[in-house]
Amino acid sequence: MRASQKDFENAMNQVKLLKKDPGNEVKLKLYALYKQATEGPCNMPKPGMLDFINKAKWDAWNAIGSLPKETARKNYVDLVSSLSPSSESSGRVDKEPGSESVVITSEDGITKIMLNRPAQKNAITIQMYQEILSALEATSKDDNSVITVLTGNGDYYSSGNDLTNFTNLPPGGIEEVAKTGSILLRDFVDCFIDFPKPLIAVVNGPAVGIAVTLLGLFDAVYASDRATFHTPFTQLGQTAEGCSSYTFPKIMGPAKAIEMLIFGKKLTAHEACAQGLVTEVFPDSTFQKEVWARLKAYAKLPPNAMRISKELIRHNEKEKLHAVNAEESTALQGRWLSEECMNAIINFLSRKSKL
Ligand SMILES: CCCCC/C=C/C(=O)SCCNC(=O)CCNC(=O)[C@H](O)C(C)(C)COP(=O)(O)OP(=O)(O)OC[C@H]1O[C@@H](n2cnc3c(N)ncnc32)[C@H](O)[C@@H]1OP(=O)(O)O
Repeated sequence: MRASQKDFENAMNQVKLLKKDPGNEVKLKLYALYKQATEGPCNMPKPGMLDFINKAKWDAWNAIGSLPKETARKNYVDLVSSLSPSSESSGRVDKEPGSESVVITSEDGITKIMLNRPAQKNAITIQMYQEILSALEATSKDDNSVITVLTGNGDYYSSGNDLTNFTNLPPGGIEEVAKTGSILLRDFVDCFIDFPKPLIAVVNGPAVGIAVTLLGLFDAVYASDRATFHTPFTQLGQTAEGCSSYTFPKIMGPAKAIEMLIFGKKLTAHEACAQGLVTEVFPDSTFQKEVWARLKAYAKLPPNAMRISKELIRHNEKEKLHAVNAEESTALQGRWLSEECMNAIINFLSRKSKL
């Protein structure tokens, strides 16, 4: 059946009423179909490499080729109707629990920092880095907090850095984004290096990028057998961070570290445990129950003894780790300006590639 001009206009109004963000992929499809329906095949000059958002839009429109205006109009109406408020309320679209992207709770001497963007696989935004950093600083000074846990809500632990972090260009352009990103990364990782109390990762599902590399700075890593560990830095035109260029070879030996950090080999939870990156793996069905029971028991141990032992174990390495962090952050600043990295981010945003 054809879609009339009236149907098309109604659909355009319905888009504005959507309660839930339909996500970048759908928004690009809507944009492309709208342009095709109103203007026909893509007739704009291709935007430059650094113009991420317009380039992704151009790619989406151009990909439609010579689809007739009529068909584009119908496809637009059908797509909007599949996203309409009635389908949202019928339960077809999952609603995210909570609205905060980082949820911090304290109970029984345990401070829990939970990444809470399950629909985005807990990808870490700039604001989330800042919130985690502030939470670590606060809990390090809180006498009631004995151990600190980082975990994720939903099926992922974290898909790492949010790849849209670098797409909103300020007046200083991509150079400014790379510079501020590098400073943020350095401050963020420094905070993990200096954290004085037991720091535990409860890895509830797959982990990617910085969510994996930081594990080398934790005191214990408990993983569900559903978790995987993936550092696809080369595929992203990027380089290792989180001190992993030092901690990973130390933990698992250079040969295994290189497979992960240079070639992007993804490890299962059991493989990561065998390599020494993970402390213990639990069946997913009993993961939360077993891990939290254990953490509650650990949080009853004498806090000062634990803190002093951690200092004894870690202090010889601190200076080295800070130097490594500084080097890695500088290297990444350069990488973020490279064509290899920009292409990888554009490909992800236009969904030509997935890990
Ligand atoms: C300033 C400090 C910088 C520190 C440097 C850190 C570097 C890193 O961490 S590098 C690693 C970066 N991460 C990635 O490259 C992962 C990219 N994501 C994926 O490849 C996939 O999304 C997946 C394998 C993690 C999951 O695939 P799938 O199960 O098929 O789910 P979707 O792809 O449909 O994802 C759902 C939804 O979430 C969005 N999303 C997931 N991960 C990210 C991310 N890292 N950045 C931005 N957005 C992400 C994804 O786009 C989907 O969104 P919608 O399309 O809007 O629904």
